[in-house]
Amino acid sequence: MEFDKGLLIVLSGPSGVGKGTVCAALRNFMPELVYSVSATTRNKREGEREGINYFFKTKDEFEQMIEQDQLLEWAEYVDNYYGTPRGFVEATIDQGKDIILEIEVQGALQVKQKFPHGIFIFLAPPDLEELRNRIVGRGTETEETINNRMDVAKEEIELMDNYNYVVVNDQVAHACESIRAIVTAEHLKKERQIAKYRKWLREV
Ligand SMILES: Nc1ncnc2c1ncn2[C@@H]1O[C@H](COP(=O)(O)OP(=O)(O)OP(=O)(O)O)[C@@H](O)[C@H]1O
Ligand SMILES: Nc1nc2c(ncn2[C@@H]2O[C@H](COP(=O)(O)O)[C@@H](O)[C@H]2O)c(=O)[nH]1
Repeated sequence: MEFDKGLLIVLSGPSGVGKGTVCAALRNFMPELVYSVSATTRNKREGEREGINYFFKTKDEFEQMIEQDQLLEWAEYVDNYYGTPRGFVEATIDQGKDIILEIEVQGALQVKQKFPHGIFIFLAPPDLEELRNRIVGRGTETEETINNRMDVAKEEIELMDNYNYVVVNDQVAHACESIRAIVTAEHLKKERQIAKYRKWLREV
């Protein structure tokens, strides 16, 4: 654990569970957090903006980012690439600020290899029927993509044990409160460790 660094928080979970919705609500609820913006090769959805929702890349541009080691993690998800720009994350935590990454499960597991002291939160749906209803209700996917995303979701839920915390997204406000409680508890834990270490230094 590096005492003067910020916390790296990963919010992950299946497509449609509400990661984006919860993250958007957290921006008001926890304005002190820095939000990582991912790169992707998928097409821009209506209303999405470059550099705000994603950095939209061609496949060639994305592959160049991989080759140049510019990504902390990346994954191919339902026929598109998604990845977290490394420099921004590292600079933010080096400045002592907490950063949150909203990413899918393969990417979260890669981050865990590199940052084992990160805080990994799995956002879970109340049940699979509600998950499907949410993806369908969002109206952004074709029937085929919905089925693909549901198949991936079932595999992702199996990997829940790799996370430090599971938050059920029954209501967005509840999920935000739980995430704030987790971050507060992690800060207290870190402060206690620092105090214990300083006490030990004085005594040796
Ligand atoms: N707690 C909730 N109760 C009911 N509906 C919700 C809740 N959270 C999110 N939703 C709805 O579920 C749909 C999917 O949410 P969202 O796009 O945030 O999911 P996501 O996990 O970010 O998906 P993806 O991984 O595909 O980007 C949206 O229509 C959103 O309004
Ligand atoms: N591994 C990563 N996954 C990411 C990243 N940014 C977003 N995502 C996840 O991809 C899916 C699909 O997103 P959508 O915007 O097309 O619906 C979803 O689970 C996101 O959380 C990333 O940088 N790395």
